[in-house]
Amino acid sequence: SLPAESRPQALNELPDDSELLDPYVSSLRRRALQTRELSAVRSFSDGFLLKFLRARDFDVELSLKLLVNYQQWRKESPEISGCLSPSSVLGLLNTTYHAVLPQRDHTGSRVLIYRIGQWNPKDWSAFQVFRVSLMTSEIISTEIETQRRGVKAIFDLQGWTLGHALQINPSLARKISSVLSDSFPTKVRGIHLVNEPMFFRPVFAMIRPFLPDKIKQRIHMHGADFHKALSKFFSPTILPPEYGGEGPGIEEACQDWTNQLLQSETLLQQIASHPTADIAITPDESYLRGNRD
Ligand SMILES: Cc1c(C)c2c(c(C)c1O)CC[C@@](C)(CCC[C@H](C)CCC[C@H](C)CCCC(C)C)O2
Repeated sequence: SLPAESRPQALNELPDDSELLDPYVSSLRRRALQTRELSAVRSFSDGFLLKFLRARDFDVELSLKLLVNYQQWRKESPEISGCLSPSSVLGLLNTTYHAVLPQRDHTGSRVLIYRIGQWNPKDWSAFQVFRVSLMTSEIISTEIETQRRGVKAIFDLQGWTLGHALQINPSLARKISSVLSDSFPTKVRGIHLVNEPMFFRPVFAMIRPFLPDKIKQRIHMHGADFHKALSKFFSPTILPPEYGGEGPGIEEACQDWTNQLLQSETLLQQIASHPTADIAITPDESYLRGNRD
């Protein structure tokens, strides 16, 4: 195999069908099929294994660990991962709670926005809210460019109330820290909290202890005066005006992503029932194709 130093960057740039990747895919498949925790799985598609290899820069052992954790997390979180149906949370999506911005940032990362204030905790449980993030993550993690460059998330905590805080118990906090660290095949490149009130601190204090230093260092709290701070991390050309940019408005971005989610209903159903299989793209989901090849 290649020397470790030349491995990460070089291999991550190659397309899925490059034969230089074959030995890594075969080796991860062999290791996965030998692993007791994965014994219920009979086959793994190349595309599925490549997600885990790219997320761990082609270190086979680390990729295997991530794969085992991913399966384990899904098994332990049926309330979140069992029903990956966008129409089951359509009312929440229609509040313009969430968007994936149409443009990547200057490093190629996907940029996600969550507006917590749009979530009414009387109407939607934290599990349903979590499901939105999981569905988006499953969709964008099929994009090779996202596998390479990861994601950055902006959480707007304007309107965070005690009602929200009460939904986040220690068990859910653990699930949040797990997906951020080593249970989902996406590189988390940055988390930006804006408008966080003082009483968000106790909730963050439940999540933080379980995060590795690498992720802790990527979490930034910007408070109410966030425009200038955000502009140090993101080009104004991609951000919505509500976040100090010149891109499309947040409501439009939310509506567009809601439509993408709805069009991905079959893809998500496939992932929920056969996560390790190859993903067949239906004509509706052809927008993914440009990003995947
Ligand atoms: C793969 C992946 C998933 C699945 C994911 C996120 C990211 C960056 C991912 O890469 C971020 C959001 C999260 C963890 C779902 C959170 C759902 C809860 C119910 C939202 C409540 C509000 C949080 C208390 C706000 C702060 C959270 C940050 C410290 C992450 O889901």
